[in-house]
Parts: sequence; structure tokens; C-alpha cells
Amino acid sequence: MEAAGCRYQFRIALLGDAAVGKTSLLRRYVAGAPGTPAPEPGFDCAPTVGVEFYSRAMQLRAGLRVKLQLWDTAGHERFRCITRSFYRNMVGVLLVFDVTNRKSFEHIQDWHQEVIATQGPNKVIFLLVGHKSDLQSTRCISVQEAEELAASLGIAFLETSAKNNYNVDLVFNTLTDAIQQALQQGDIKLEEDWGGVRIIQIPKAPCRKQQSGSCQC
Ligand SMILES: Nc1nc2c(ncn2[C@@H]2O[C@H](COP(=O)(O)OP(=O)(O)OP(=O)(O)O)[C@@H](O)[C@H]2O)c(=O)[nH]1
Repeated sequence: MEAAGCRYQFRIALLGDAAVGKTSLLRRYVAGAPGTPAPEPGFDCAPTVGVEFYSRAMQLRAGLRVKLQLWDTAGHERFRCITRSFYRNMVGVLLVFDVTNRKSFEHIQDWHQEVIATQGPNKVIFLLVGHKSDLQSTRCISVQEAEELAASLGIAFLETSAKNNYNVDLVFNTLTDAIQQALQQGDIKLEEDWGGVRIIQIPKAPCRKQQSGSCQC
């Protein structure tokens, strides 16, 4: 599936109410990339203003090399007109709620609907994320309730914790695998004027001179 010298870029957003932990989850994932220095202890983040952007390269199970362009959106209502303008160019969306905050769970359908309303011809792949799973004593959303919501939306569900580094890689791997499958099945197509999926050229490594003096590349 991978053209020689190319790899894909998938554009993915994290959506959900303010303070559910989107930035913490994303920073934990980006900090886990091979070669990245260990994260600072503690993971308190200031509220996101508008939209922030991160990236991480990864390899899918099928061997495909992918660059993930990751968009962290502000959950607060006052930034909604900014964040909304980015939905159309996303191929994947993590819908994040806090397992200790019922309101954030109830708002998931609104977040889902907002993306569907702005969606172009291409399918968007969603994944429901119940975050802060380390807070078992104050949890108010059960796994079963979240699974029922996910099933009603026709999407997968996973729980995560940035604090315990629980399922952080798995959530992004699951989403990107599903995007790749949708690409293979033709549910998602590459389009010039759409930023959701792009093929990016990897610059060729400079050729090394062999001892004979002739270049072998
Ligand atoms: N216990 C626990 N707390 C977390 C976890 N992830 C984030 N938090 C805390 O939740 C609060 C909000 O986290 P953020 O990552 O800023 O949340 P956000 O969704 O990006 O918030 P906005 O930018 O306002 O939309 C912070 O105090 C974090 O330390 C987690 O996995 N477990």
C-alpha cells in the first residue's frame, strides 16, 4: 500500500469538554515517541487557547509508515467557532470525556454531531475515550454505559489515563489502524483539497560513495 519513498499523513483531532484531559493525553502520547526525552514529572496543563498542534511518526501493524498530525482543541465554548473550522480537514477524531464528569459524557453526542454536520464526502473515523481511568473512587460513568453510547454511535471505546500512562499508545494505534482500513476499503479517498489524508514525500537519504568511487543508489 505504501508507495516507495512516500508515507501517509493522517490529521487527527481531540474533541471534548474543557478539562477532560485532552492536552494531557496528547502530550503523554507525543512524549512516548522513540527518542523523545522522558516527560517532566507531573502533567498539569494550562487550558488550551483555540487549537494547538503536535505530531508523531508511527508505524502501523501493516508496516505502513504514518505521520500523525494531532490537533488539540480547546474544550471551552468560547473557542468553538475557531475549533469548528478545523473539523472538515480531519480524518480521525478522539471524542474524549472524563469518567468522573457526567456532563462531559452527556456532551459527547453533541461533539459527534458537530463533526458530522461539517463532514465532507469522506468518512471521519471516531473513537470514544473515557479518560482519567485512574480516578476509580470518583468515577461516575461505568464501562458498560460508555460502551452502550459507543455502540449507539457505531464507534469503538477505550479508557485511558495520562497519569498512569494507561492505553495511551493503544488509543492512537487503534484509531490509525481503523483509518488505514477505511483507506484500503475505499471509504476514505485521497483528495487534493482535503487535508485529512495526505501522501508526503520522504527525502531520499544522500547517497554514500562506495570505496570504488561509484554511487550505488
Ligand atoms: N487524575 C487524572 N487527572 C488528569 C488526567 N489527565 C489530565 N488530568 C488533569 O485534568 C486537568 C485538565 O487537563 P487538560 O489536559 O488541561 O484538559 P483539556 O481537556 O486539554 O482542557 P482544555 O484545554 O481546557 O479543553 C488537569 O488538571 C490535568 O492534570 C488523568 O489521566 N488522570
